[in-house]
Amino acid sequence: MPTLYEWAGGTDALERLTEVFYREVKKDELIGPLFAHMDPGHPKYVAMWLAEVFGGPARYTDERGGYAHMLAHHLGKGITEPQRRRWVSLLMDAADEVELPDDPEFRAAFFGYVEWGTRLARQNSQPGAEPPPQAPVPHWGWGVAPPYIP
Ligand code: HEM
Repeated sequence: MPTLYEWAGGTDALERLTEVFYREVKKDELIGPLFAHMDPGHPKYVAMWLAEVFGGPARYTDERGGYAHMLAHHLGKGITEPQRRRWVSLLMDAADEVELPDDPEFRAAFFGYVEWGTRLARQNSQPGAEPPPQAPVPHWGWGVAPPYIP
């Protein structure tokens, strides 16, 4: 069974996704301001994170500080539910624009991770939140609906 990373099209596809996504994020009136001082490498770093989560190389852990580094970027940001929703919505638009596979199985697994991850990001970003400072990078798979291979 291919990993979600392979099915998505590997690093090239994920980098195209985050390039297009953050281009739109920066223009967005609701979440753009959160990213006003974004590191220019941000789209690539998030692509590295997604690659690792979806079963690709562990480059975010090896080169970018792993979970603890990702978490640190969300602490204290006070992400609201409308902002989280907008983030999800723009990412799904970007997935269509760059033509990530649109089969039901892939999109269900992809969306499942994004829903889970953004809810955690929102929780962890609230004032006074005390998420675990260290944890493994999650590994997301197909769940209950893998591709049907007769
Ligand atoms: C599945 C959900 C999410 C993932 C996988 C994710 C991933 C990441 C990663 C990996 C970084 C650190 C990049 C680096 O290494 O420099 C980061 C930073 C950041 N994230 Fe998220 N994030 C998610 C959800 C959100 C949401 C919902 C928001 C706000 C609406 C958000 C806002 C930010 C901001 C403002 C930064 C710092 C950007 C900068 O100034 O460089 N994230 N995110």
